[in-house]
Amino acid sequence: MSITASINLQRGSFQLEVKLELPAKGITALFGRSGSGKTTILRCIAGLERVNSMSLSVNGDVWQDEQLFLPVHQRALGYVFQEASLFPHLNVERNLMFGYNRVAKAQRQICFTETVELLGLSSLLKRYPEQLSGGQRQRVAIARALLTSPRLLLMDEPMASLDQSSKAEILPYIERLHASLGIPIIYVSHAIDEVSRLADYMVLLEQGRVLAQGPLQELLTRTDLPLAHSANAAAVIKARVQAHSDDYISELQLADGQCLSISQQNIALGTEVRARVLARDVAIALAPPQQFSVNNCLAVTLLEISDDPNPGHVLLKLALSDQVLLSRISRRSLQRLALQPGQLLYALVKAVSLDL
Ligand SMILES: Nc1ncnc2c1ncn2[C@@H]1O[C@H](COP(=O)(O)OP(=O)(O)OP(=O)(O)O)[C@@H](O)[C@H]1O
Repeated sequence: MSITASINLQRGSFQLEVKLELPAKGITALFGRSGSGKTTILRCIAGLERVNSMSLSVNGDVWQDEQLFLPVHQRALGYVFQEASLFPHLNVERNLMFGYNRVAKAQRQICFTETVELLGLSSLLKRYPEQLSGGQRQRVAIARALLTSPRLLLMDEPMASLDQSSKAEILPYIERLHASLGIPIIYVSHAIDEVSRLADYMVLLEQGRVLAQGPLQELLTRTDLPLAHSANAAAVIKARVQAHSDDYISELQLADGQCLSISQQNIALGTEVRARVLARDVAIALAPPQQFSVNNCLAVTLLEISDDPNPGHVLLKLALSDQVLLSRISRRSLQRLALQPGQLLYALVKAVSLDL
């Protein structure tokens, strides 16, 4: 099952021409610079734009094609905007009930109490929007959208108007939607750290065109795309929390049995997590170094060496079992170590430089 869309639209001098084939589960990020067309795509999917040439089907159901145009209210979707647009005269509970009551009982697929718990709203139900922080308001907006039992949830930079601490507060709730709900989410963002943390799949947009679409980990590390060559280029490594040690280090287990040590995290053992590893934080050795402060020394295979925008730097693509790591090193080191694709190497990563 998938979500497929083909959109052709002209607005002033801006032309949007995209074909999307998205998985009907998990979080898909629409990622691109300001003005690349992300919001316009969401609006088209929601039926808010009249487009001359567009088709859209969600899990095999046609919502739009040459003959058919389902109006917004007939598209089973939830929409969360940058700013939560809650009714100021209704308390949280009644704001939520507003979404919930819009759906006939027989069609409700989402339980009120579970949604309230999922988004941590139990203690806020009697409060009015003006008594909530920005992050809390957004959690209410997300819950309200979910309570309409959508088949698709659209989120347009839901954290853009939040400060750093509110972002940190709301992120785990959005992450949880993943595991707890079967509803696919299309998530617009231009923040790569946010996308790396949340998305499973990514559409890379540039000036109204799709530059690439595919699984997040693959697109982040494709050396023919700009992400891998940006200053903050990073790979996402999936691992499971295996142990918390007394010396404030948490051990993450990778699929091949190797371990990644990171600064201690307050996460339950067994949880699957993502570590974001910046290319510039990964050093290379031909053999495991001795008497060295770096905690992580991972056995990897060199897949590819490519030029980087800085002529003094090169980018190495490394296989870490079935995942990929990036390392940015100096051209001088590349020559000094005489690195060649296929070589077995050791990737050195400081525990303190790893982010979850
Ligand atoms: N009605 C319109 N008339 C003319 N131009 C438009 C119209 N609507 C959108 N555009 C243009 O389309 C382009 C894409 O806009 P859109 O809001 O989709 O981009 P975006 O990637 O979501 O950007 P941002 O990250 O800044 O929200 C922009 O250049 C915008 O100015």
